Amino acid sequence: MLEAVEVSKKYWDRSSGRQYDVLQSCSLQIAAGEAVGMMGPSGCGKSTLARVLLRLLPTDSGRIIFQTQDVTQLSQKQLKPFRQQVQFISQRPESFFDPLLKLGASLREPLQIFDLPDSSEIIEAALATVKLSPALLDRYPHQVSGGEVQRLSIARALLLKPKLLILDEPTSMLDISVQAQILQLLKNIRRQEQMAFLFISHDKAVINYMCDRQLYMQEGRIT
Ligand SMILES: Nc1ncnc2c1ncn2[C@@H]1O[C@H](COP(=O)(O)OP(=O)(O)OP(=O)(O)O)[C@@H](O)[C@H]1O
Repeated sequence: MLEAVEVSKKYWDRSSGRQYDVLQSCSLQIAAGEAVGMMGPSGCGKSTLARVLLRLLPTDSGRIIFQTQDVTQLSQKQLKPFRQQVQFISQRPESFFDPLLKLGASLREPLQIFDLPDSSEIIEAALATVKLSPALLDRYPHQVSGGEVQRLSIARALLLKPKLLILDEPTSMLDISVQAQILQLLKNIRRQEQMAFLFISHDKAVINYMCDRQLYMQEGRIT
């Protein structure tokens, strides 16, 4: 379903004025419906790899293949089907929501962008999946809790019927009891929707609970 072939990336180090390797020949494969965990120490490049796989950051070399199509160099217009089918759940879900828009309007936005059916029933069904009340639709992002905003970002992703979720430490900002609820929710959704996951976490117990297999990253390499 998603394959990275020898993906490499450098960042500029402003203090030394030099480039340094953040991803070095990273290759991985995620099959349809499979949950793959990605672990590794802080700063080893996991979030960068997630953003490169999502085509949010360009690669320096290597290829990203989604469902047999090479998406590495596709234009934003050509990427539209990919943008619908591969969704991102971040450790900072509030960044998905415009602080000036009510949450209902923010949830509708992607449906309009992707020309998908948009109705109150569809939005309320997505909210029910993540166990949230429709009353939240009338609020602004600062008027909900951290756990609720993460549930809303999951609902936002689910509305697009993705085939793959890339989750970057999705519960690291939440307290333990809310973490457990969100993990359980994600596990149930994955089973129901038969989605694939790339699940990034530094927590081995979380990866063991959520994933079929795990990869390890160290200093920009998948080992
Ligand atoms: N835009 C950027 N420009 C330059 N360096 C960056 C940039 N983003 C991240 N880095 C650096 O690249 C390295 C990898 O960062 P990245 O966020 O991918 O690691 P990570 O494994 O996800 O870390 P964590 O587990 O702490 O989130 C780090 O040294 C980080 O400081």
